Amino acid sequence: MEIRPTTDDELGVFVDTMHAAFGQFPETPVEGGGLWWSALETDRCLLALTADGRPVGTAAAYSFELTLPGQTLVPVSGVTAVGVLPSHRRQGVLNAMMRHQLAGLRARGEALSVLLCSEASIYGRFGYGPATYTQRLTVPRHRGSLAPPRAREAAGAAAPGPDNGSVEVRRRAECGEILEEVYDRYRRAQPGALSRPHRWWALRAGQPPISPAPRYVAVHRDAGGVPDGYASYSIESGTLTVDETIATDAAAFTALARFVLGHDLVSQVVFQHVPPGHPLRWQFADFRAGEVGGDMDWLWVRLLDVPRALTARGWFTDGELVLDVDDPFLGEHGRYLLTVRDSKADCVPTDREPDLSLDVRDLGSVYLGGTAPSTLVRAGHIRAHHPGAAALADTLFRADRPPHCLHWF
Ligand SMILES: CC(=O)SCCNC(=O)CCNC(=O)[C@H](O)C(C)(C)COP(=O)(O)OP(=O)(O)OC[C@H]1O[C@@H](n2cnc3c(N)ncnc32)[C@H](O)[C@@H]1OP(=O)(O)O
Repeated sequence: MEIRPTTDDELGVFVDTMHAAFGQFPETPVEGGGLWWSALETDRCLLALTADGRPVGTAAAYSFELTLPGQTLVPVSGVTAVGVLPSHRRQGVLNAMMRHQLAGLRARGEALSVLLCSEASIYGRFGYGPATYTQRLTVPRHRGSLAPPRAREAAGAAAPGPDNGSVEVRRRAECGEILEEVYDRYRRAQPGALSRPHRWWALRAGQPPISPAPRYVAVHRDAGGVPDGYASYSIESGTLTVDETIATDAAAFTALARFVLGHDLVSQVVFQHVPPGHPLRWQFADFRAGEVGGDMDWLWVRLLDVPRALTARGWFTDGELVLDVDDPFLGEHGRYLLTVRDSKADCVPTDREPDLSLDVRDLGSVYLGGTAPSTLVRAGHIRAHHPGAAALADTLFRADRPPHCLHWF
């Protein structure tokens, strides 16, 4: 078995092999782009070939930036297009590709890699853990009115007034630059969010609102006329489905939610990709107006360099924690003293007694602050060595805001 990068001439072979592994046929190119795989970076596509040169497996990576708690941006590889021909499965091809790929990602100097799973049972063994989550909120329009905010700016003062901005409806095809610019501002402040490189927008690769699939877009502008949010949506059989609501602040999100919930000739509104715990549920006058569905994992995280990954993110509570980390797939083990002072972390090897012992996949799950370490202690995956260890870890790993990712790749 040989595993090697795809050459420019072989991109068609890569695409065909990957589609065969997924049991699909490549789409026919259309004018205006829109092929989901067209943003693949050829030199980051791996082919697995048999001894006689037949391609049987594929794995690729995109070059993204990930926003960490504390709004630090780090380069990450977004692993994608992983597939093995049905005729060659369960013979270790994926195992060999993952080993090859992880070594390559480390050689690039990256401290983390990320992916979205087709099946949640595949990637834990390779050190990836679910780190962000997503939900769908379905709201019958007649129950979707928002309550006036109760907070007052100062004692006795009136509650904040109505939105001073404006909403304009555009067609997706007319406002690509606005979407790209607003998305970029949003993702830089949102832990767990990934960059969408310009190439994705230009090629219209991926899912709406990037792809040329017909969509209306409600663009929100602030009082000064500057776009600060958008909701990309379609209406079918009385259901208005919002692919994504992107807002650079809470006021813009609320204004966009109010706009779609007030749309005529619509019986219900479906908000895709709402992070668990989003304030929208609290804004409904009727707390039960939103029915939660489609609750699932989204971004999976793998640490490639534990000290560098831990020191890269922001921290919000001072403290010390000794982590004993096992990486069974790479056959590695390390014990680290994590010290947080004044929002900065230091992470060095230690032989002190550990507070927590954990697998690198579980460190991936807690890393962005979207999964409490104590949950994995109670699940029996993380071992807490003394009674206060889980609570201490919960406090330390908490993020400035819940991580969320809605980029599909
Ligand atoms: C990020 C992404 O691209 S997600 C997309 C993943 N791809 C797909 O879902 C496409 C369809 N499936 C496939 O192409 C293949 O079945 C793959 C890629 C999932 C697995 O490839 P294989 O070459 O069969 O895997 P390989 O033989 O190396 O198995 C490695 C280990 O994973 C396990 N494994 C493989 N596939 C699965 C699965 N679908 N569910 C659970 N375990 C699995 C194997 O049992 C094996 O476990 P072990 O190490 O304990 O023995």
